[in-house]
Amino acid sequence: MGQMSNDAIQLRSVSRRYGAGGGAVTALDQVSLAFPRGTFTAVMGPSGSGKSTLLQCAAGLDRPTSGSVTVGDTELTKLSETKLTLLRRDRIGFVFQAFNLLPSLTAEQNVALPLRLAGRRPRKTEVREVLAQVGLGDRAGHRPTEMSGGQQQRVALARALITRPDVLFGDEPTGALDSQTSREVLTLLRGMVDSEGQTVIMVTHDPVAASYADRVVFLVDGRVNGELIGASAEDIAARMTKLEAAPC
Ligand SMILES: Nc1ncnc2c1ncn2[C@@H]1O[C@H](COP(=O)(O)OP(=O)(O)OP(=O)(O)O)[C@@H](O)[C@H]1O
Repeated sequence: MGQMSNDAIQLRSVSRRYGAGGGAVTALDQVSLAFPRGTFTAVMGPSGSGKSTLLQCAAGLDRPTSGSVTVGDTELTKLSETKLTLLRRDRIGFVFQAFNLLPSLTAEQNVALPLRLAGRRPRKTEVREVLAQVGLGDRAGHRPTEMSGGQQQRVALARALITRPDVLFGDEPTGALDSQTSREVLTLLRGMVDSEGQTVIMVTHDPVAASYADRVVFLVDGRVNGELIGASAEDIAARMTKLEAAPC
């Protein structure tokens, strides 16, 4: 067996504590998880269970208090701030509930931004290609205010994908969308996993959104509380109801 891992991301005993002394909060408590390449994982759990913290630590946006995070063969926890910034820029994509597009820029300019920030002059064809990939080939010249919520989120998705990241993270990427538009964005994500082998990790409160994933990981009080594979929205909703009703 070689050393090359089949996992896009690995968390080993990751803990993240905020504050110190009596007021300290343990947002993540010894979480160990692997995310195989080319799979779609949803992370769910009650409010305050550590979902966003997990995503931020896995994406190198936050540093664990202890434990290690590995992207491919690179251990994030050992990197300097500069190297971590470069790794995030080159190998990680992120989409949020708020689309965070720059209002004065067109779709095309928003999508090209990560390449410009990396000091590269984007080729028009590569920008058009990724816009076409999210179904917006005909909207390249539109500004965010000229687009629907779903279209704006697809621009944000294209912007996250332009660097061809190893892993695409979503923190409630469909949280601001109506159910029809959510479905379009989720179908797009599903398609990227199935046809491009993209690895996707998404935090969501929505059992329907989570049902698009291959696997749903449940967090409770900063710990992994089990998972479901290939589950229906009904099964996921039932599990969530049980978790939320559990005594603290
Ligand atoms: N910067 C911070 N400083 C102090 N405590 C924090 C900070 N960020 C998160 N926490 C605490 O860590 C715990 C986990 O927070 P986190 O945001 O990861 O949960 P979540 O599951 O994403 O919640 P939600 O579903 O409500 O967004 C919570 O108790 C939260 O109050």
